[in-house]
Amino acid sequence: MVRIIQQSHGYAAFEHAFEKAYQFKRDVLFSMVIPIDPVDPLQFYEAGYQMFQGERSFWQDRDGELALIGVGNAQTFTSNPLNDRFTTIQQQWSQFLEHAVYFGVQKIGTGPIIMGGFSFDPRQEAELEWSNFSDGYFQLPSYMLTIDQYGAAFLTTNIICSEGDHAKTIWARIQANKELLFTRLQDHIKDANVVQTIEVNPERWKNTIGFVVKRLQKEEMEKVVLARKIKVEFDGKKRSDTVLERLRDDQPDSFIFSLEVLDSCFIGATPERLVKKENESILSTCLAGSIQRGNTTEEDNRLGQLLLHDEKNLHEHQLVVNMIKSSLTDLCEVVHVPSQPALMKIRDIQHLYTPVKGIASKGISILDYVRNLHPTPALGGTPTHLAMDVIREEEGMNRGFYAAPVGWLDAQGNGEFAVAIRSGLLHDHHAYLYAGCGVVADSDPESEYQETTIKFRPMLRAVGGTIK
Ligand SMILES: C=C(O[C@@H]1C=C(C(=O)O)C=C[C@H]1O)C(=O)O
Repeated sequence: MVRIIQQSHGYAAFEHAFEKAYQFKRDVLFSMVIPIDPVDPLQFYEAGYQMFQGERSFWQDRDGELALIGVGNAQTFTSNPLNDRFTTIQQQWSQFLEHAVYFGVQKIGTGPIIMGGFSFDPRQEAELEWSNFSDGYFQLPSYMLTIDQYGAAFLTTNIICSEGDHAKTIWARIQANKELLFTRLQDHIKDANVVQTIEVNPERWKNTIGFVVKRLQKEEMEKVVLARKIKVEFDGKKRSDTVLERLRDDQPDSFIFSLEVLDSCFIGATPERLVKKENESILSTCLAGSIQRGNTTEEDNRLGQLLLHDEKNLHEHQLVVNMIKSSLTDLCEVVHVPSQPALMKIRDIQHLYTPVKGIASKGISILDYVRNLHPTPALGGTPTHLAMDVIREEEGMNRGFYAAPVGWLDAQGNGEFAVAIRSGLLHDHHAYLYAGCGVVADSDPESEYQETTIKFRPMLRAVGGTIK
């Protein structure tokens, strides 16, 4: 059972935040962190459904080092396509934190943290299903559960103190909500059923691959990543809770995430880290080049060896390594890249994988890395600007947040972003799932189609859809 937090804990600091709000005539953040008894992250997420539907977020890293679950929006941060969205979010966040008052435990992964992400391409034409999302969208949770690598749990409460508000009343409301939240930990979920699964224009997509391959053969560019979409229809609104549960059980080696915005939820289980920053240490990943898993250990090893020596895949992979190395070099004192890729094996597929490490230059935030890295040639192509034009012209859809950075950042510029592949959008009575693959001069449309079919599997299983 969760220990109920004492009502008086932190109240003096909270009053101090109010004094600052009056003194500076502006909103002041009060952020309080308290250790609590362990709670299952999904139970906490579900408990937030009744009170905070449309305002929840979930993050669990692939190393089991950190889970962050946010419920309720204390504040949202958005940016539009006209400005540099990474800088805009960073500036809004830094300004917002001025005069903030902190109380309780201080450690990475607790306290004021915003969770969210960016669209793949702000210049892509808008599509109705993504209308709730702006090109940069972050939430500061009212209540955030943190589970660290040892399984210890912490609850962060973020409250905005405004001039004119009454401290005692707000404090009482926050405490009451918190208690209500913890009494809902056993809430039961009723979920929608699948009506049908539709592959959106698969033949057109294969033709597009053939057409782009011809352009690649003329050496107009080296690589383009092209994605396609599957639409799953339900008899009601699909709950993100059940999708997360399935993803967590099936994909333990992936980043599991969700981001609710009003009645939409972007959700997925991606194996691909874009970048992690913990103080000065930087970690990024090159992930490109794919082959299916085998049915036996022998077959699986044989396929893995095939991939490790396949020229087409090694070339696709090397383009990603080159770009990530050069993007990080600009912002790091030192960068280390292994000379050869290894294999990353996940449930449905194996990839070529090169982890990249660095030491951050002084004064650089995780969002600076995100700006420099996105989109890597694992999701865009080479050269980037030409590949992005081809994606805009040929893909025939808006990727929204698919294949884009999703993650979290704290007040010190630490954080982690994954590349949101193996993902989908729950909106209205539908789920829109996305998968893509790197196309080079010797790509074959049918094999690329098969590769994307494999990449759809985790999300299809999680939402319950089926294709032939
Ligand atoms: C584009 C996707 O995956 C990316 C493309 C890969 C490839 O082309 O081999 C492998 C991993 C990812 O970087 C996706 O899963 O949708």
